[in-house]
Amino acid sequence: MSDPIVTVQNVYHRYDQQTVLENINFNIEEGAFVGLVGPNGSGKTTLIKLMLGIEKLQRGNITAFGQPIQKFKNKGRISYVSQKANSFSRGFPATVKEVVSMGVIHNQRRFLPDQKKDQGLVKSALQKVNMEEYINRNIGDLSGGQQQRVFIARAIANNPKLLILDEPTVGVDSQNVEQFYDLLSKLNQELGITLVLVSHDIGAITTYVTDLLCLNRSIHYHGNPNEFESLTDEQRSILYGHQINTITHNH
Ligand SMILES: Nc1ncnc2c1ncn2[C@@H]1O[C@H](COP(=O)(O)OP(=O)(O)OP(=O)(O)O)[C@@H](O)[C@H]1O
Repeated sequence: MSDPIVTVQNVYHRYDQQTVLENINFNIEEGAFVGLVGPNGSGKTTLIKLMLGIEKLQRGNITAFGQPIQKFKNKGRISYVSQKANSFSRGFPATVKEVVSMGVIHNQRRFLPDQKKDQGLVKSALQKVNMEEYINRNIGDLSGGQQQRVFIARAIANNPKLLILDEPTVGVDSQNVEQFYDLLSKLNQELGITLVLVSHDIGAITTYVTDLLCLNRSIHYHGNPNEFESLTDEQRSILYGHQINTITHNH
């Protein structure tokens, strides 16, 4: 087995007097689809910011692709779609093509973009998220779900190895959420992109992810989502760190 893409060891984190992460330990293996779940304020965003090197590590160790996160040179290997990325208002003056191009130039940190190559990368990324026909449309004229697909295209334009998505279904209507998760499964299984999906919605993601991480300041559960599903609501609440009630879907 190859080395994990990310390792997190004994990580603690505080803001002012508040400890928000405590004794965090886990690895992310290549090809995994990790669901990171926990209630509001449980430390999910802080943890991924530490993994991205955006937030300064205070205590513990994190490596990405074998390098300490403090020294890690990303070179487009890790990509991130932040919370509320899909909130452009109607009339926002940028086309889908321009939005996806920003990802290409930004990640490669080039001074002189190679326009032909960039166009190829933009088109290919839009094809992967089934949005190529919208390439010349204004981003603000698309629905929340369509905008989110464009942001994923921007994030995968440079073929990252690891894609981290923070609450990507906020603003996506419920009819399109399932399709959206199917798209993420396709990116994971067909393109081999390792995924970390941050979500509140434990019920919705357990059928898609290969690893479940339940966080509430510390990690309460890390393992197979099927085993988590088979626990009682009470056991699951303890591991999730929050009240859980099973909802049965009758379709
Ligand atoms: N820059 C900051 N300065 C001070 N406190 C912060 C900062 N960022 C986050 N916090 C606090 O740290 C705790 C964890 O926040 P974080 O955003 O990591 O949680 P989360 O699980 O992502 O929450 P949500 O699901 O609501 O987005 C919260 O109590 C939050 O108010």
